[in-house]
Amino acid sequence: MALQRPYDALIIGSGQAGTPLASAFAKAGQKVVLIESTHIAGCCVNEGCTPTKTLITSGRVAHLTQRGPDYGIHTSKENETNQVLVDMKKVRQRKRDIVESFRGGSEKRLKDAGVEVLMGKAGFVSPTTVHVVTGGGQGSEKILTAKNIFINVGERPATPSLQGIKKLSKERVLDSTSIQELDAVPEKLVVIGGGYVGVEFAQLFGRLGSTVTVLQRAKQLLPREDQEVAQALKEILEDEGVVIKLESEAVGVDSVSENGSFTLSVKHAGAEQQIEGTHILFAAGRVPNTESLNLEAAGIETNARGYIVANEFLQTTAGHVYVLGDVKGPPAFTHISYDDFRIIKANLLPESPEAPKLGTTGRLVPYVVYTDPQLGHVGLHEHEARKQFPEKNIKTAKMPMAWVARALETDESKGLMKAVVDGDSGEILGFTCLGIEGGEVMAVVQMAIMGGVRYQKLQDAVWAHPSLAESLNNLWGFLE
Ligand SMILES: Cc1cc2nc3c(=O)[nH]c(=O)nc-3n(C[C@H](O)[C@H](O)[C@H](O)COP(=O)(O)OP(=O)(O)OC[C@H]3O[C@@H](n4cnc5c(N)ncnc54)[C@H](O)[C@@H]3O)c2cc1C
Ligand SMILES: NC(=O)c1ccc[n+]([C@@H]2O[C@H](COP(=O)([O-])OP(=O)(O)OC[C@H]3O[C@@H](n4cnc5c(N)ncnc54)[C@H](O)[C@@H]3O)[C@@H](O)[C@H]2O)c1
Repeated sequence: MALQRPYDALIIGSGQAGTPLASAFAKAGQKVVLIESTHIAGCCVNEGCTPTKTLITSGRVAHLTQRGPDYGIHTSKENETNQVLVDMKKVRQRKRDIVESFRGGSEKRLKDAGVEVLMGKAGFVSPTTVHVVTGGGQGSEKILTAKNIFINVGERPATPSLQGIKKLSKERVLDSTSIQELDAVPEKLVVIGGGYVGVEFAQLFGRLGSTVTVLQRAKQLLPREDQEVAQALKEILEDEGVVIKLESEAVGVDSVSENGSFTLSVKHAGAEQQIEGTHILFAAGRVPNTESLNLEAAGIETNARGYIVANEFLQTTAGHVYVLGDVKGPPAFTHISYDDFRIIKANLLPESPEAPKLGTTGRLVPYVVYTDPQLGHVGLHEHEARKQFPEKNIKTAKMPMAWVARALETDESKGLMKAVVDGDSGEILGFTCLGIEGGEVMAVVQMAIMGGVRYQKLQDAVWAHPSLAESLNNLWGFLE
C-alpha cells in the first residue's frame, strides 16, 4: 500500500455537492482528490432526476398523443383514438444519451479544474485517514490523508423485503434504478410505496401502457403534503387508470405462473386480498450509504436511521469532516445538496475576510414532484404552519386550476393551488401548486417569499394575460 502526501481536501462521493466542491477547491489552488465508487455526477444525473425526467417526457408525449382527439387532432383516419406504440428501447436510449451527455459534462469540468479523481470505495481508517479500494476489490488499495474531508455519498433504494420475493425472477423485481433499464413495458406493474419515486413511476408506466397498482402504507400519497392536495393527486392518477390502495401493504408473493406473472397477497382496509402482477417496483424509501464508511474510526456520529449528524455549518462530530447532501438526512433534493456545496464554499473559501458565514438554519426548501400536472411546493404546509406558529392568525387560500384561464385554454386544468399566509401581516408562509407547470408557478411565489413580498402585492400585481402567474391575482380572494 502506497502512502500519499496529505491532501488539502478529500471528497468522498461525486454527488451534487462533492463534484462542484472538488472543482472549487482545485481552482483555489488546493490539492484535492475526489473518490467515487460508481460513476461521476452521482444519483441525480445517473439514476435520479435527469433520467427520470427524461423518461417522464416520453410518457407525456404518449399521453398527449392519446388526448389528441380532445383537441381535434387525429394521427390517422383509421386510428381514431390515437392509440400509440411505445418503442421502449428508443425511450431508454434517449434517456441513456442525456445521462451520458450530462455525466460527460461533469467529468470534463472536473478534468478542466485539475481535480484528481480516484474511482474506488472509500472508508475511514482514522479521523484524517481514508482507505480506498479501487477496481471493485480486484484492484489496488490506497491510504490517503487529508486536512479536511467531505462526505457526499448519498442514499440508495432500501433493500426489497417481502415474503416469497425469491420466487420471482430477478428481472421482475425492480427498484428506481433497474426500472429505467427495461427494454419493454411491463404488463402489470405493482408499485410498493406512494412517495415521490412511487407516484412518478406509477404515472409514467401507466402512460406507457402498463396496468399499474400502487400499494401505499400511509393514509395518503406523499404523506408530507396537505391532505386535500394528496387527495387531488390521487384522483388525477386514478383518472388515468392507476389503481391506488392506501393504508395497504404487500404481505407476500403467493404464486408464480409459468410465464412469470404472479399473485401478491395484500393487506388492505382490514382484509387480505390478492392482486396480480408481472413486475414489482420497490419504491418504499431510500437508505443512507454509510455502512461502508467505517465512521466510528473517525468519531463521526449517525442518528437512529443511519444519517450522519451535522451542525448548521455541515460539520460532523469530527470537526474537520463535513457532510453534504442526502446522507445527512432529509430533505433529499439535488438543489439542497447543491446549496450545501454553496455553504461550504462560502465558509471555507470566503471571497473576503468580512464575508458572512453561511448555514442551513431557516433555509427555504422548494421542490417539485414531476407528476403531470407537477406538484410544486415551497415553505410550510398548512399543518406545519399551524404547529410552528400557534400564535399566528394562519389563513389558507385554495383555488382549483379549473379557474385559471391559461389552464382551461390548454385543456390541462386538473389540480389546485393552495397558499398559507399569516393573515395579520400578509406574510406568505407556504405555497403549493398541483397544476400545469406547477413548479414554475411555485417559483414565482418563492421569489415573493424570498423578497418578503406580502400576498396583497401579488393580488394587485399586473401579470401578463393569459399567463399561469395571472392566477396569483385571484387566489387570494379565497383566503379564509
Ligand atoms: C428516481 C429518483 C428521482 C429523483 N428525482 C429528483 C428530482 O427530480 N429533483 C430533485 O431535486 N431530486 C431528485 N432525486 C433526489 C436526488 O437525486 C438527490 O437528492 C441528489 O442526487 C443529491 O444527492 P447527493 O449529492 O447527496 O449524492 P448522490 O447524488 O447520491 O451521489 C453520491 C455518490 O457517492 C458515491 N458513493 C457512495 N458511497 C461511496 C463510497 N464509500 N466511496 C466513494 N463513493 C461513494 C455514489 O456512487 C454516488 O455517486 C431523485 C432521486 C431518485 C432516486
Ligand atoms: N421530484 C423529486 O424531487 C424527487 C423524485 C424522486 C425522489 N426524490 C427524493 O428521493 C426521496 C426518496 O423517495 P421515495 O419515494 O423512495 O421515498 P419516500 O420516503 O418519499 O416515500 C416512500 C413511501 O413508501 C411508503 N412505504 C414505506 N414502506 C412501505 C411498504 N412496506 N408498503 C407500502 N408502502 C410503504 C411510505 O409511506 C412512503 O410514503 C424523496 O423523499 C425525495 O427527497 C425526489
